[in-house]
Formats: sequence, structure tokens, C-alpha cells
Amino acid sequence: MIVTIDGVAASGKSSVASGVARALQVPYISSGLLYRGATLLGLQAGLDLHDARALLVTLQAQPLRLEPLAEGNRVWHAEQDVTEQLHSTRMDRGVSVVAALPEVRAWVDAQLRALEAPFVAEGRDMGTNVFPQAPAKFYLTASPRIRAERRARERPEDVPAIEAALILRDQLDAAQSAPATDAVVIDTGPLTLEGVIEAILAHLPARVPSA
Ligand SMILES: Nc1ncnc2c1ncn2[C@@H]1O[C@H](COP(=O)(O)OP(=O)(O)OP(=O)(O)O)[C@@H](O)[C@H]1O
Ligand SMILES: Nc1ccn([C@@H]2O[C@H](COP(=O)(O)O)[C@@H](O)[C@H]2O)c(=O)n1
Repeated sequence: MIVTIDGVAASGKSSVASGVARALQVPYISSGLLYRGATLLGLQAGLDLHDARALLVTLQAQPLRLEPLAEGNRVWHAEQDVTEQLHSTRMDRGVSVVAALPEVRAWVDAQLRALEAPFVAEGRDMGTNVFPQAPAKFYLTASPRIRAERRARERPEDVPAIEAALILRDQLDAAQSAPATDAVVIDTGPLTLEGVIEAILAHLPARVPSA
């Protein structure tokens, strides 16, 4: 069984995916972490983030590993856990450039498709491109202001600056962020985190066929 949860930036995808996965007692997969990991390697190597060839050479020479722990996914680079370096304003600015490169997308897709189901996968194109065969698909939205207010509780930045950055990232990610035609779209704005998780669980068939 694969459940996909896609959506716009900071719509709650990873928090919701974690809660749904916990309820189903399966792992969850944060695909965005692989794009963030690729961005980190590019920045550390001083590469032009538009240079797909150089990025791929770096990724192949220094593999990244996604560890889908229930309490929060981790990313390993060789023997080093680099997860804490992946969520910052600097990383948010660079990641959409890297994620627009077809070669990097193919690299991430291959990593994800190699994982053994069952799991809950969250990102932008889990339901459309990576796991189109998934039997249960969801797409999370919320207004930029609400998302910025939520994020401001995690980062010491003001709401308008976060909101502007989220709107920009949504625009840069638009090509890969359309909801699947068979996804259930949930506006998380009026819902609590627990409310979103419950809404998704309520939509799941009692027994989801293997995908
Ligand atoms: N329904 C909700 N009600 C209140 N807060 C929420 C809700 N959903 C998510 N949050 C909070 O919003 C913030 C962003 O959530 P989260 O990091 O899960 O989003 P995301 O879509 O995975 O973000 P990103 O795209 O940047 O990786 C977190 O602080 C989370 O606790
Ligand atoms: N399936 C995906 C997932 C992510 N991206 C890109 O990575 C960035 C970070 O993702 P978060 O989920 O951590 O926000 C995101 O802004 C996209 O650029 C993607 O393209 N496809």
C-alpha cells in the first residue's frame, strides 16, 4: 500500500504524513529531503545550482541516503547525519532551482521507487509522477498567510517575509506541484493537524489494495 500526500510549501505535508503513517503503522517518506540534500551538496561543493551535470557527478560520487524513521526522516551523507542543515532560509531559496533540473528529478525518483512499500510518501509529485499507481492520494493546501503564521512559530522571522518566500517557492515549484486528478484536496487552513490526519484516515478504504 502506498498513500501519497502532496501539496504546496509548508501546507503540513510532513507533519500530516508522519501522523497518518503512525496511525497505519508504516514508514513515511519525505521526498523533499532528497532535493534539500542534493542542494546542500551543491552548495558545499560551491557549484552553480543550475549545473545539472556537476550536481549529478557530485551525487553519484557522494551518495545521499534517506532514512525513513517514524519520528522524522533523516538524511545521511556518507557517515554524517546532515538533516539539521536542510531546513533554513538559504536552503529554501536554493532547493527549487535544483528541483527544476530533470536530471536531479530522475535521480530522486529512482531513489524513491527503490523503496519497499507499504509507506506514506509526501512531496509535490508523489501522486502524479512517482507513484501514479497509489490507491490513495491527497493534496494539502492553505493560504500563504496561514502557512507563514505556522512557520513563524518555528523560525525567528516575520510573517510577511516568510509569506513572500512561500509564494515565490510555490511559483518556482508550480511545474511539478499540480494535484493528481484522483487526489482528495484538503484545505488545512481551518483544520488542526489532528483534524487533517483524521480527515485522511477517514478517506482511506478499510483495506487498501497493494500498489
Ligand atoms: N493543520 C495544521 N494546523 C496547525 N499547524 C499545522 C497544521 N499543519 C501543519 N502545521 C504546522 O505547520 C508547520 C509546517 O508544517 P510541515 O513542516 O509539516 O509542512 P510541509 O508541507 O512539510 O513543509 P515544507 O514544504 O516546507 O517541507 C509546522 O510547524 C506544523 O506543525
Ligand atoms: N516531490 C517533490 C518534493 C520536493 N520538491 C522540491 O523540494 C523542495 C523542498 O521540499 P519540501 O517538501 O521540504 O518543501 C520543494 O520546494 C521543491 O522544490 C519537489 O520538487 N518535488
